[in-house]
Amino acid sequence: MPADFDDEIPELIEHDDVATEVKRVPLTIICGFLGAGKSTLLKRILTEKHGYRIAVIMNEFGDTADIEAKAINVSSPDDPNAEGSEEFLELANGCLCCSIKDSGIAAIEKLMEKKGAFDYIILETTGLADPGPIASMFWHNEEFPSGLGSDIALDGVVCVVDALFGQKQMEEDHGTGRPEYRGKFEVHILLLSLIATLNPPRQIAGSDVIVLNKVDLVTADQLSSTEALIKRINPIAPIHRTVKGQIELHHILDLNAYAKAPELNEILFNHQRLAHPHRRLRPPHRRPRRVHALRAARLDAWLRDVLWDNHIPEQTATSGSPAELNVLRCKGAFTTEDGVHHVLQAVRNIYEISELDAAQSLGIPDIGKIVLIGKGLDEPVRRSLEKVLTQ
Ligand SMILES: Nc1nc2c(ncn2[C@@H]2O[C@H](COP(=O)(O)OP(=O)(O)OP(=O)(O)O)[C@@H](O)[C@H]2O)c(=O)[nH]1
Repeated sequence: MPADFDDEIPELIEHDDVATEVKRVPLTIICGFLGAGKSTLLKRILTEKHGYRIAVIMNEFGDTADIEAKAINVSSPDDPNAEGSEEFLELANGCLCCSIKDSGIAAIEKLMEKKGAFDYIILETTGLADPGPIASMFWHNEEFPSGLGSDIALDGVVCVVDALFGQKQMEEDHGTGRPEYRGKFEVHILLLSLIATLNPPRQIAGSDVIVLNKVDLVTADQLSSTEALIKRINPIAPIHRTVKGQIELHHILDLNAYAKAPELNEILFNHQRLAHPHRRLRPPHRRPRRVHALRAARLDAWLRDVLWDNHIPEQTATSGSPAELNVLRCKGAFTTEDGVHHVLQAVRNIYEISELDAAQSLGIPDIGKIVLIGKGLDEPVRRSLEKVLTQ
């Protein structure tokens, strides 16, 4: 060290003011029709090696957060006791999956506080939601200071459309009824009875990218006519065809859609008016299943009556039910007599029942938890399903 070191006048070094430097964390909203494949797409993002630390926030309808966590099948061996409405699962690729009931900024801020900043945030809205208000909230609050050295900036809205049922969903009327939750014994059944169906055209209208999923289930003609319908509702969003959400991430992330044309999105969210002609379409194909355990077999038979023939076993197809029964979405978890846990997934009349590993079966009630969304879901339907699961 030179002898005159102490006498030297220190040079001023210019540097960025780290205290005021703010990291922008892009946020992508994934919306979509009921059962279109949002969770399947998220599961892909959560398990792929992409080098990003992504936080996926699932905001599920009603009381199904735990079912959703199972359906998305991201177990956390390090944290087997994770539970509650705020469930964090840290994954091997650095991503984090969590379910929170509140999709607002405060909830995400809390998440960042607990788990540190992320490179990217993906927010899955429920299949029932119109993404417009949520998107506007994040967009208009882009300058919202989190106090954690990072700001959340809306990057884009991605809508997952079901290639098989999307056209029908777009053509149906919309508007939701009151959810009715009843629990009895060890079975929890949530019936969400809709006056009509949902609001898919609005989701398409407000999106920056459309992921047309399940293209393996339709013909080329069906695909073209669904695409034509999507383009009539939203002529500017690119449409990507996928099977099981297989898509290059650059098509859906880092779009910077709001920086480019925010006024356009504002117009689409707030002012677009759409026509909803009523038309009945032929029911799509049925998928037979082989199920062995007794409770699963009973549920399987019940689902065939309800999903395929639109009546509960207590009513015959011709006796006529008091209300038109039409289940649009069903998911749940249940345990068979031999202690094996199962997950049920149904989208309209296509359903699957699959076994769960013991490691994935945290939090399933003794017998089960099933959610049905659709029309005509009344008390007799609930009793009928409860009988199937408890007898
Ligand atoms: N054949 C086929 N099935 C698919 C595809 N993508 C998803 N599925 C199945 O469709 C069902 C629903 O998929 P999810 O990913 O749970 O759908 P979701 O949009 O998250 O459902 P909600 O959250 O209830 O609206 C599951 O049984 C999936 O395995 C696909 O591309 N092809």
